[in-house]
Amino acid sequence: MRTVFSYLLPYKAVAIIAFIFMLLELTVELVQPLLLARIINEGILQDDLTTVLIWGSVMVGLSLIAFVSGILNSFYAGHAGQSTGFDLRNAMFKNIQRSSLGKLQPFATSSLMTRLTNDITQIQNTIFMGLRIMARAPLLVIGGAFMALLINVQLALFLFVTIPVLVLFLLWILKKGVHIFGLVQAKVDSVNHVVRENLTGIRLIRVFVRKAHEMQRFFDESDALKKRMIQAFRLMELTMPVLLLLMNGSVLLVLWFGSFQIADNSTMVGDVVAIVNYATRITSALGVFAMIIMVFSRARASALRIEEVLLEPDDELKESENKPTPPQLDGKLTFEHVFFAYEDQAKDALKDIHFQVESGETVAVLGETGSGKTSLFQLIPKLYDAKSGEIRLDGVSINQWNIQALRRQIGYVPQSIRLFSGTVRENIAWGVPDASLEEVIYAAKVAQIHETIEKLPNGYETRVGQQGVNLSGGQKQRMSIARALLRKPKLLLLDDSTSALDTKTEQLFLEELDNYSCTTLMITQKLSTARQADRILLLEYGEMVGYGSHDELLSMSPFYRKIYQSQYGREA
Ligand SMILES: Nc1ncnc2c1ncn2[C@@H]1O[C@H](COP(=O)(O)OP(=O)(O)OP(=O)(O)O)[C@@H](O)[C@H]1O
Repeated sequence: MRTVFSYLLPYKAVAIIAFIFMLLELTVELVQPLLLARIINEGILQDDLTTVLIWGSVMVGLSLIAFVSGILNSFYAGHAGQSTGFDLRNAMFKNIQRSSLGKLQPFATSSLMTRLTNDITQIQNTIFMGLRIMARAPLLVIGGAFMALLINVQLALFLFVTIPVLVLFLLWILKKGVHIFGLVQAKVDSVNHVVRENLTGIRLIRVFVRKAHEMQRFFDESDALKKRMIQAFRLMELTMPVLLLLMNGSVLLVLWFGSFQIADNSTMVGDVVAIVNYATRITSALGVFAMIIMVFSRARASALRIEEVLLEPDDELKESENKPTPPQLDGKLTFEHVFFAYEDQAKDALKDIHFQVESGETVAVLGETGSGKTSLFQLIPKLYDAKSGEIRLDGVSINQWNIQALRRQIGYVPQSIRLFSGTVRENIAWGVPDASLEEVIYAAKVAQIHETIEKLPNGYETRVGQQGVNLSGGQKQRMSIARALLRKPKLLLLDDSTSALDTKTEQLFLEELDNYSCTTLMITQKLSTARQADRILLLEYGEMVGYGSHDELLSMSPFYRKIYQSQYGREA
């Protein structure tokens, strides 16, 4: 909680101004019953119209002040809440961007999205409510009780007995509320998770005719959220009747004893009316508590969830910022007995990987699905860190360099292609925003996508992604390759990036790539592609089971021969 609310500190001055206006509004509210007593006792009961008019005008004047104070309080409270939320959201987003994939692994994407939006909104609302009514309610209770005491000690005692009971009851509600609202937020996550999966996989769902199943899944999650919300609201709904019951009981007692005191002239009607007035105001203030508790419980649950993501960036990443920038690399890559395991997995995804790629060479990485090909690629730009062993570029461990600078010299085309909303040109130049059109076109030509782009309605200025044209899987792949090539990488990593290209286009691309002076590692399932590489790296169950040219492997590796036979037939 503390970490989240420390983000309010820069807006201390705004919060204090909001608080002062709230105090002004509260003071007027506390003084009003006193004035009412005066109007009754000194004006109405004495038939003195002038006194009624004077104090009546004062009451109206004070009400106006309270009205203006209320508006100004809302204005400043809103400003403090929104600004704090804005800073929190930015900090969270920055931390997510700076965290290693390993650290983010425990969080589902949908959960991160809920935390960035819904949870932040809860905090914004809490700060607003806090400065608007949260502090006002307890102050009104204390102030109201104190003023009642000033008017008539004996009658005020009835309130003093009731208030502590009510406060204890509300604390119990608070404890339960924090727990239940924590569960509500977790359910919001689950619903978002299903929605996200369904929206991203909408085509698959239709093709596999899984609509009914997915609707049921959504219904179940949504129903579970509804039930949790109902449970939470039931708890809150319990508060008001209990409050009213106890407070009305004490008002009845005030009126009953008050009538005796009026009869024996030990008090005046106006005083009894004022105390009843304070009792009603205290009840409504305590009623506001119920709402506050709801907001606070949700905010507490949200704050905990936000704090989980306000992770300190990895020490290694932080350290890397002070490390030197690598010089222009030649692209010689060495893996020295590298072991790697995902954070939450006991089993190693890569075991004792040991090989070297000379600068400018092309190596094809071959292996069954799940054999660790992508994992191996992800270690090179340090998306994940090796458990042991060393990865070197030009003979220097990649850990020696500033990560950002190192990544700038690596071109990475991931397995799942992602285009961003924007034009074709912006998408290709995404990693080099100031690239000239000529450079973009050259990269597109090497990636064999230039002609396709030229045929688009606005050529390189055609919008893709949301509200733009749809591209085929192969076109997206080639755009993605062009994007990586534009950075003129010294090391190019292609994760199954030619899978959707037809043989002719793939061939043209590989020929163009030959003229490109960079070391290339390409994951491929096609032997026809792999055999054109200088060497082939064979992976099986995370282990390296072969490394050599096509001919070498054919004569030495039974595993390679098996793949060869399965793709080219027994005769071959
Ligand atoms: N983020 C992750 N967290 C935990 N385990 C993972 C993660 N990604 C992959 N794995 C596991 O690590 C192993 C290697 O996966 P990897 O993605 O590297 O295989 P791959 O050879 O690239 O497979 P494919 O050809 O299907 O893409 C698999 O057993 C996989 O289940």
